[in-house]
Amino acid sequence: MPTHRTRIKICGLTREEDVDAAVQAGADAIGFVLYASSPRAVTAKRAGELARRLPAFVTPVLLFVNASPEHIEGACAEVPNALLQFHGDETPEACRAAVRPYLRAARIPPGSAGASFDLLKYALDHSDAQAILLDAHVEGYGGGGQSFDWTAFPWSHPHLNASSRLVLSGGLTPANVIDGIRHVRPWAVDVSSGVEVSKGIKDRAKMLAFVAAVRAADALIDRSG
Ligand SMILES: O=C(O)c1ccccc1N[C@@H]1O[C@H](COP(=O)(O)O)[C@@H](O)[C@H]1O
Repeated sequence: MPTHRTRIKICGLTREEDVDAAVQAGADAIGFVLYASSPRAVTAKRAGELARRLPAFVTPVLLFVNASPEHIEGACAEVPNALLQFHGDETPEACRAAVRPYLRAARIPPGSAGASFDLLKYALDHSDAQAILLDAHVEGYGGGGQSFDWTAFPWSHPHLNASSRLVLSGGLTPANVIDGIRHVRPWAVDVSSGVEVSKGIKDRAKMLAFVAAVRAADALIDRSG
C-alpha cells in the first residue's frame, strides 16, 4: 500500500480536449497561465470557460507573473474556486493581498548555484502560501522545461517536508519524475513542457505516462519514515 499519494498538477492548458484528457489521465489540478508573455497564455475569460469543464475535486489553478491586483481580481471572478500560483517577483504582501489560497514559486538557480538559494528563509517569508513550488530559474519566469539540482537542499527539514509544503516542478517528464520524487519527496508535482507536443498543446499519451510514473513512484518509495 503506498504511503503517500503524490498530487499532480498539469499546467499551461489552452484547449478543451487537453483539459478533458488531463482529467481522464488523473490530474488533481489544472493550471491556466494568465501571463501575456507566455506562449501558453490564456485570457481570464478563456480560463473561466476551460475551468468550467472541471469536475468536482479537480482544482483549477490560475498562474500569475507580476500581475496587477485588478487583473487577479478579474480572473478570480471568472474562476471563483481557483487556487492561485504566483510565479514572478511578487512580495509576500502582494501574494497575501489577493486573499486567496496560493502557491508561491521559488525559482532555483541552475547547477551548483542552487545550493546557495536559502529555501528555508524563502519558505518562512512565504509562510502564508499553501505550498512552495520549486522551479528552475529560467528566462521568461517559468515553463522552460529546465530542471534544477534536486540534491541541492536538505529536503528532510521538518519545516519543508513534514508540513507537506513542497511542490516539485521544472523540467519534469514521464522519464525523470520518479527520480525527482525520490530526491525531493514533495507533496505534489507540477508539469507543463514535459507533457506537450508544442507549447500550450498537450499530448494525451505523455500525460498518461506522467501520471503512471508518479503512481509508480508512490508504490516504490516508502514515505513513512
Ligand atoms: O508555462 C509557462 O509558460 C509559464 C510562464 C511563466 C511562469 C511559469 C510558467 N509555467 C510554470 O513553470 C513551471 C515549470 O514548467 P515546465 O514543466 O518546466 O515547463 C510549472 O510550474 C509551470 O506551471
